[in-house]
Amino acid sequence: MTEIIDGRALSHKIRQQLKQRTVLLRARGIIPALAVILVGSDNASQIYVRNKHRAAAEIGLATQDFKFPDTTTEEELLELITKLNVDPKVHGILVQLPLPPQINAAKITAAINPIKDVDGFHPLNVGQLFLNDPQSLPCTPHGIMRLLAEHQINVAGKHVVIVGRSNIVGRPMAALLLNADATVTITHSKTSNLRELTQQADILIVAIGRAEFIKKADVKPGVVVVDVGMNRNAAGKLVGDVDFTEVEPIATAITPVPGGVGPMTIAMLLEQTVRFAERKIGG
Ligand SMILES: NC(=O)C1=CN([C@@H]2O[C@H](COP(=O)(O)OP(=O)(O)OC[C@H]3O[C@@H](n4cnc5c(N)ncnc54)[C@H](OP(=O)(O)O)[C@@H]3O)[C@@H](O)[C@H]2O)C=CC1
Ligand SMILES: Nc1nc(=O)c2c([nH]1)NC[C@@H]1CN(c3ccc(C(=O)N[C@@H](CCC(=O)O)C(=O)O)cc3)C=[N+]21
Repeated sequence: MTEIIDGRALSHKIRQQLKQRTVLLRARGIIPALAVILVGSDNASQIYVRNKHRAAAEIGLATQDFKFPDTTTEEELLELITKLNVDPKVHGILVQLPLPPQINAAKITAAINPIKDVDGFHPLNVGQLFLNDPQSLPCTPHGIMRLLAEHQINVAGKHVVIVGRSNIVGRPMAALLLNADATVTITHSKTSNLRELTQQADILIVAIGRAEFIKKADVKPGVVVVDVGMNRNAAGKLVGDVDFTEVEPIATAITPVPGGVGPMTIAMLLEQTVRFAERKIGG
């Protein structure tokens, strides 16, 4: 029987633990707070913003929302970030990606105070992650590592193939796995022999944003599949980058969409914000 890796269940468990930590913080007069900056109307970002607000409120974490239109300038965003960087009431800052084309995302990311960078996207945090000394962990890859650990899926010595090399998922995922002693192959849209590589994976992690792209013939029987994709299919249904119906029967374990990686991203974001708030009291 294929194991369905339940991200909702683990996310729920983690959020229960976080609730207790926020109670302790509040007793010391600290309200853990996350600032979220959303520019424009990206679909996946909207799902993310909606879900994380609900989850934050439940655990007693405060959120401040800053919504900007598509036409916003880089200067306007930088001005807000500069304020939030020094606001003692704000422990975490997150700028939703993607940003509109007139805004240089790398410049915005680099402007965030690294000690408040809950996404782990600042170049300093990226560098420390790659040097195996992480100070801020990127939420989606971190959530995937926790899911695998919870399900006793050991990555050490395994061949993990990642499809996608984005700064949000693919690249930091590779770094975390390498830090955990996996053998990592990173593939992308220019990879010439993609299927040949995915078929070799003991663990396959897919983050490309193409609805049901990975088929049965792309994987070896017994594979563990992690599906990061968040797409709408022709019928408007939320589906992953993996054709679940085809692949699930031959996998040892697989994450569903929804209910797999998505809820874990949110749990890791909340956990990191709480950790940053605790740092202020040396806890
Ligand atoms: N569940 C969650 O928590 C999260 C879900 N997501 C979802 O995951 C998906 C990926 O997101 P993100 O990483 O930001 O995406 P990006 O669009 O930033 O990157 C996509 C990556 O996939 C590669 N790619 C695209 N098409 C192919 C192909 N046909 N074959 C091989 N590689 C391909 C691209 O290659 P190249 O570099 O060559 O262009 C690129 O590296 C999206 O559906 C997004 O909504 C994202 C973040 C969190
Ligand atoms: N700076 C930044 N950091 C991000 O981590 C980031 C981002 N920008 N931009 C957009 C992507 C996308 N993303 C999601 C996270 C959770 C769900 C999520 O909760 N998914 C639920 C969906 C449930 C539903 O609403 O049906 C699930 O999979 O079960 C979705 C998408 C984070 N991203």
